[in-house]
Amino acid sequence: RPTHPGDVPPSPAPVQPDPFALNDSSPSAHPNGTLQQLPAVIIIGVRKGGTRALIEMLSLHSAVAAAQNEVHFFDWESHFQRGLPWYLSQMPFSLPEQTTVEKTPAYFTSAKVPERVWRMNPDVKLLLILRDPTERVLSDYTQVYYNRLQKHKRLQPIESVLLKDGEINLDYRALNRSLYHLHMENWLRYFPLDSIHVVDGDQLIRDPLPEMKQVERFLELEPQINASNFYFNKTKGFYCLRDHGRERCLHDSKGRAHPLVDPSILQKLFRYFHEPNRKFFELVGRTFNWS
Ligand SMILES: Nc1ncnc2c1ncn2[C@@H]1O[C@H](COP(=O)(O)OS(=O)(=O)O)[C@@H](OP(=O)(O)O)[C@H]1O
Repeated sequence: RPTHPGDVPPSPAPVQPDPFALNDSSPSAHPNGTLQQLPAVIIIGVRKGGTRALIEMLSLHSAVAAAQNEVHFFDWESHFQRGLPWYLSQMPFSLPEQTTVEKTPAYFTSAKVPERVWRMNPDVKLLLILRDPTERVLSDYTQVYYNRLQKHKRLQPIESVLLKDGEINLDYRALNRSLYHLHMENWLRYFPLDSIHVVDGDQLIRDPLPEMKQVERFLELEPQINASNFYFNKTKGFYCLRDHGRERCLHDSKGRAHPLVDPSILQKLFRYFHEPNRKFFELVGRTFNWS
């Protein structure tokens, strides 16, 4: 209670808005019959696993509407606090019978994300694309290398980030992102294994069609994606997409050459990942052709 005439009464503690509340200001349907829908399918990662290739290939299917950009709703606090109406507003306009998909590769390795996704929709279908963990580290390094180059920052040779006193540098963040079993355990606390389909990212590079047929089956989509949707581009060294006769490859930042690494360092990396890989195979009940 104010004791002096000029005193302002204490204001009640601010009520934290519930990020999961959907309000009436949510985007309404478009006059042409399309609407924005929350994703029923999320590509959760892994960073540098082939998430862009996967979402582009999935978009070849007429029943799929994909968000163009990485939304970072569940992992970035500033986005998450805007709540589900904001998340919904980031989604593409789609037909009611279409399935909306978004990809944010950082979700897989962010500890708070599984619970948040589960609270949005415990029945959401999750796609996780993984590749050989050592190759993923080199791809991660390459990405950071080019980012630093662009920003005129000091470039770090690969050996200097991978090694400390001649041994694997356990402080190097990219290594942790390749410890798939640790992150998978977090997801399996909230989702049953049959809600998470693991796409083999190395196979998707070598031969995308069989991987995409498996994805179609997992998502219970009518089989549509076929051999004519892909052609190998010798210049790029990767498969590119053919969509209604229109041909396109992924951006130049996808499919970059990785640095040459001394074989003795590679051996150390293979050894480092051996046990984590085994644990991951046990968790998902299948093996992958990782070195
Ligand atoms: N068809 C096709 N074309 C080009 N690139 C392809 C393709 N299929 C998979 N890949 C691999 O995708 C890797 C990039 O992965 P992401 O898209 O998940 O990267 S990111 O986390 O979103 O930055 C990228 O990694 P790098 O080779 O290190 O560039 C590619 O190896």
